[in-house]
Formats: sequence, structure tokens, C-alpha cells
Amino acid sequence: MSTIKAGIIGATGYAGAELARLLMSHPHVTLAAVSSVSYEGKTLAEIYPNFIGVTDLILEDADAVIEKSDVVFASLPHGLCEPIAKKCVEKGRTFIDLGADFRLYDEADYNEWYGLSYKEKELHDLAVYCIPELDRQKAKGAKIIANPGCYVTCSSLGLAPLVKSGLADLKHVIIDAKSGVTGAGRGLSLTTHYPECNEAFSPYKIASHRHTPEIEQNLSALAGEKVTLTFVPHLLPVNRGIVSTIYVDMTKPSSAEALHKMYADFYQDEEFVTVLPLGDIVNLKNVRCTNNCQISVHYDKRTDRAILVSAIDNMVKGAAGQAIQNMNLVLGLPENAGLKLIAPIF
Ligand SMILES: NC(=O)C1=CN([C@@H]2O[C@H](COP(=O)(O)OP(=O)(O)OC[C@H]3O[C@@H](n4cnc5c(N)ncnc54)[C@H](OP(=O)(O)O)[C@@H]3O)[C@@H](O)[C@H]2O)C=CC1
Ligand SMILES: CC(=O)N[C@@H](CCC(=O)OP(=O)(O)O)C(=O)O
Repeated sequence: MSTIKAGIIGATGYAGAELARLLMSHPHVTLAAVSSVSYEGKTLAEIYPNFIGVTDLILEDADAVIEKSDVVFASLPHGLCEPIAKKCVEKGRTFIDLGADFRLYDEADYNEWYGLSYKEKELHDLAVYCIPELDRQKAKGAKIIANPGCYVTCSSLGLAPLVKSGLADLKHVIIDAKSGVTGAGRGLSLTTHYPECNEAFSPYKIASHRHTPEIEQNLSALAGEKVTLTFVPHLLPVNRGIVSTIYVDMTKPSSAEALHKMYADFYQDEEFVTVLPLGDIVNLKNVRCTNNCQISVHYDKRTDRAILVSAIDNMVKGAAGQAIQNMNLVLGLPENAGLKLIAPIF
């Protein structure tokens, strides 16, 4: 198999740098080019010293990355990717966007939640939104991939079997999610300043976070009807990881055993989603630095409410790892290539 040349636009951000780290050990890929605006001309290793002795790649401009790569990843703030996607399509490159510019099908949602509009509508018709475990049949050969949001991946995987079963009361779905601080990116802000977030814990953007319509888009597709839910994120003072604790009323009484079987059956062939044995409870540390999602299934028989707990690493399954999984699918590579990662014990 010939080596695929990959490039990263925005390689100096947290998600871009994580992508660089993972692509460097992908068996079928060479990291061919990386870009930055602020640090153009410096080496990636000057920005992130963990790359000293690993790569001499110099940060170039976005056009150089597109020129040198078969697959172009962008990991940029929202609203910048349409022109990049356009150039990639014109030059026959596969384009994978880690941001939100191609995630929402309905422009009105993008308008409402991001305050932005679509300028190149035909590009959006080409884009394929893909959580592989739910959408993988759509990805092969795609020209543009919209890589899903981090909270969205964690929460959608946690809800998919129950929503698809038709046994969920879709008017009563509550997602209580917590993310590590890398989720906010490398940019400096008071909220993520160490003394402000360490020893602290708080929700933010209560029922107003931009991932809400994306989760609803996924669940509506699974349910075959419009789903509206409550989503509350929290900032957790750890570097990586997301845990979503999800509460769903049932349309008729069930049991922990029945619910657990539903989840275990749904994900039985999935390498990257593990349903824990009944009685076990998800812990963030067991998915750190991996492309895995772990789910534990619980049932409150006093209220006939299902409680699902789902955990991922926001930098890997929530961003860079899932982007590689999508690249593997688009190119017909083994889906797990470069992603056989086991969580460190400490
Ligand atoms: N962190 C996470 O957990 C996740 C992030 N994502 C998405 O990935 C993308 C990047 O996020 P993240 O890595 O956290 O963010 P960072 O703030 O850490 O990085 C942002 C990157 O974008 C570049 N950049 C910033 N402004 C511009 C600009 N105006 N023009 C060109 N490049 C620019 C920066 O490069 P430089 O300053 O060197 O030019 C940097 O490489 C976002 O869309 C985010 O939503 C997706 C899932 C999870
Ligand atoms: C902790 C934190 O601030 N998290 C970010 C979400 C992470 C992210 O970058 O969002 P995407 O997955 O859409 O790219 C936030 O709440 O905006």
C-alpha cells in the first residue's frame, strides 16, 4: 500500500497537535505538511518540545499544506474552512474539518447557534457528517468530512441505542456533561487560567451550548422524528476527557438487564465503543489518550428512568482520533489503523 500524505492546517492548536502526534504513528500515513499563521517559519518542535527529535516539519501556510497533501485536515476556529474546503475539492484532496463549519445540515441552525452563514452552499452538499459507529456507510469516498463535536460524540454514542429502540420518551432527555480544559483550546482566557479552573467546578452555557443542535440533529436522524433536549456542559479541572451522564424517561417500564442487553447488542461489533458489564461504572481515566468510548448502563426502577454514562477523550475520540477514523473510512484503510491505543493506568 502506498503511503498517504497528510497535512494539518492549524497544527499549533491542541486538536491539531494531537492529530500530528497520532498521524506520526499511523502505519499508512506520512505527515507531509503543517501550517500556522502565528508561527509560520518555525518548526512544530519549537512550539511543542515533545516533537524535538521526532519531526523537523516547518510550519508553512495553508496553501503549501494543500499542495503537499492527499488528505488535508483543518483544525481552526469556526467560520474559516469554506475557502480551504473549496481549494481541496478543486485540487482533488480529501478534506476533513475538525471544526463545526460543515456539521449542521440546516443553515438556519448554523445561523442561530454560530452567528454565521454558508457562503459556498454546494460544498455543504458534498460534506458528509460522520460518527463512524452511527454513519460509517456514508463516509467511503467522501470529499469533505465534517468531524463531529466532542460533547456531541460522547452524548450521541451514549444515547443512540435507546433512541433508536423507540423506547425513549424523547421529550425528556437530559444530558449533564463535563469536559476537561483542553476542550477550550490553547488560547488564553480567564476561565481556563489555572487558579480560576483548578479546585473549581461549574456548568457553563446552560441550555445554550452550540453542540445542542448537533446532538439533536443526530438523535432526530436515529429517532425519525424531531428531538429536543436539555444539554448542560461543565468545565472539569482535568486536562482531557468528557463524561456525559444522560437521563432519559422510558415510554414503558424496563429493567437494567434489558437496557444493558440493548446496548451490548447495538455495539457488539464496535472496536471503539465498549459497554461495561452491568454494575460497573464509567471512569474518565479508562479512556484517556484513546479513541475509545466507554458506556455504563443504569436503570432507576423507582422512576422508570434510564441513566447512561458515556466517556471519551475529547482530544482523541472527540477530535483527532475520530478524524483519523474518518480518514481511514474515506480511503478504505482498516478503520482502526493508527488508533490501537490503550489508556495509561496512571
Ligand atoms: N479541543 C478540543 O477538545 C476539540 C476541538 N475541536 C475543534 O478543533 C478546532 C481547533 O480547536 P483547538 O485545537 O481546541 O483550538 P486552539 O485554540 O488550540 O487552536 C486553534 C488553531 O487555529 C489556528 N488559528 C487561530 N485563528 C486563526 C485564523 N484566524 N486563521 C488561521 N488559523 C487560525 C491557530 O494557529 P496559529 O495561532 O498558530 O496561527 C491554532 O493552530 C476548533 O474548530 C475546535 O472546535 C474539535 C473537537 C474537540
Ligand atoms: C471545555 C470547552 O470549552 N469545550 C468547548 C467544546 C470543545 C470544542 O472545541 O468544540 P468542538 O467539538 O465543536 O470543536 C466548548 O464548550 O466550546
